[in-house]
Amino acid sequence: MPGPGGGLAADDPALTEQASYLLRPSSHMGEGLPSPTGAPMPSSSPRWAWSFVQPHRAALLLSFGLSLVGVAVGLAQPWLTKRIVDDGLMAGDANLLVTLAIGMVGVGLLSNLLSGVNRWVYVRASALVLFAMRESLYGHLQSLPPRFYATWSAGDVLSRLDGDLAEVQRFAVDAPLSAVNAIFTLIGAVALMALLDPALTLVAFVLLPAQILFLRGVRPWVERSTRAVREGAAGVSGFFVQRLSAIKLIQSVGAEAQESRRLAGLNQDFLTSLLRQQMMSFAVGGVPGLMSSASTAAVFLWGGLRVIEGGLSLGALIAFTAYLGRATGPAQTLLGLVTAAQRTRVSLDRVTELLHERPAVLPPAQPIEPPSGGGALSVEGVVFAHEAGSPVLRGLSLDVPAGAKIGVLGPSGAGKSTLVDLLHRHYDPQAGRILLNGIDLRAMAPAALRARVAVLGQDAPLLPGSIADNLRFGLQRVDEAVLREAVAAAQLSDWLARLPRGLDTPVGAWASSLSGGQRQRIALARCLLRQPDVLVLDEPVSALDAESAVRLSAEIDRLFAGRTRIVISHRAEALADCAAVHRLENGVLRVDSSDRVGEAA
Ligand SMILES: Nc1ncnc2c1ncn2[C@@H]1O[C@H](COP(=O)(O)OP(=O)(O)OP(=O)(O)O)[C@@H](O)[C@H]1O
Repeated sequence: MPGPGGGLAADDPALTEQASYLLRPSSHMGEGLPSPTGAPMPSSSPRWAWSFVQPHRAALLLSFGLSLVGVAVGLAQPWLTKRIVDDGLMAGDANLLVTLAIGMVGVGLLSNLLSGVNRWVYVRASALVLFAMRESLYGHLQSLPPRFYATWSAGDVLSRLDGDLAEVQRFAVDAPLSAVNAIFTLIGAVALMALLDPALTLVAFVLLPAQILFLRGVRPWVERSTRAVREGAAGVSGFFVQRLSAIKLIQSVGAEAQESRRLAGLNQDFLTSLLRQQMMSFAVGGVPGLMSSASTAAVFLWGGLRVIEGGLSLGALIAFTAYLGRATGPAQTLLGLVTAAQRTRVSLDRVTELLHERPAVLPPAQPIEPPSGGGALSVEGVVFAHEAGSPVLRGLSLDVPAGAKIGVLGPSGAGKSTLVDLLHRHYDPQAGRILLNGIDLRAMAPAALRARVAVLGQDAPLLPGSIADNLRFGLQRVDEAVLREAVAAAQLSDWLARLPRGLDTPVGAWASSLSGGQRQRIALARCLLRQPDVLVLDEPVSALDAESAVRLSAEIDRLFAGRTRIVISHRAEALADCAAVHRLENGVLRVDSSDRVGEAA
């Protein structure tokens, strides 16, 4: 194990490898896409999508095989009709009529059975593909730094994670199957039509090129109107995500009516684009329908004349028109797939933009387990800029012996939260290094580091679930006795005793039913359960009244006595009992002599 100061050096090959990864421009980041298996990443977004379909190839091939059998069975039905009319009815063969009628029922039953099995196989494989894509994207989102969450809107991320991903999955799973299915049905139907009457087949398809040209011509309009509907839907869901999390602000500034009007405006825009898209689909769908009717009429006219002349049997004409009906659908499916591909491209681009967001830190290839016990921290010449050219920290150094309590004082915007993010390895320093017990933080797995260094911040985030769930959050197993001990230490016992469901009391989605003090105490108990070596206190009592703040600070000191504590504040009074206070100014720390602490506010 490296001794003090002997952790991973900045020129260590493992770090150089990480640094070069992190410095690569995001536009070249194909191979950085998260893969479902953790294997080497595919270099393009269609390949990324395909990599989730591949593990389900067998199920999808089975579904494909069942579809083909379904197509064959479906195509057999008009042929049976022909035989019923020509060989049964017209020939007056009652026995054959009965046999063929029974055959028709059998074919119908088989077709239903196959499509039931097919639906189960297909829905399961399709859902598993979607879940794997979502899990991979969510895993990627969890690796992104605070900077990402500060710049992206939650509604936008949600609409990409939900609607766009589903669109990509639908196409990736559906398109190959639908295309092959349509091609086989089309080829089968046309071949059987040609077998029945080649000349009539030419009559039937004389209008097909016109249909293809029409659908190609209107495609850009269809795509534009579909995109407008998707963006409109994303706008409305984004509105709800943003507004519901800021409902208190809306109420406190009396903006309810204004917000309702804003929603009505968004709804109106959405309705306009929805109506436009629906009318467009209706018109686009109607024209080929008219052309199909014209083709069918031509077939009846021409074929009917041939039946009257005796050149074609009535059964053959009936079977022919049934095949014509079956060929029209697949032809339109194939044309529709081209439009769907373009719609999917839009969604895939939106998902890829999320995938191209880079994690700010990478776990080392061979992480060093941080030794437990003792929490000596050493910050050595750390430089960090959120934006190139304007560093927030400019060579900051700090030594905190194990078990010491030190304060960091600095005005708003000085870089205190940035320092906390570096201590928790949400970012890595751009120069310099931070050592815990002599080991560079970059040599440790972030999760292992965060188990040793806990942060108690200004806001105490809680998740929906019970109070106990929130206390145990992120920990594998916590004994009931240990949980109750932490609750008692954080002085939550009296309050919990008054709640009818105690620790099982559900915390509302935004935990607004809890006071700031109760939330902070829950967060404190959560820290206690983790037993960290270092506790970083980033203004944890700033939301409390003076008396509660003093009480909670005293409790923290009692509970974490002997552990390393770094108290961060812009108020000098909050740091009065620290062994040393460092003032953060112009991106560096200077020791603030204890007699100046009182003036700092
Ligand atoms: N994601 C970011 N992108 C760009 N600049 C950022 C980002 N986060 C913080 N900054 C900037 O870095 C500087 C330091 O911010 P930081 O939040 O660390 O200050 P602070 O001392 O914690 O302030 P406060 O006491 O108000 O929380 C500020 O100028 C801030 O605008």
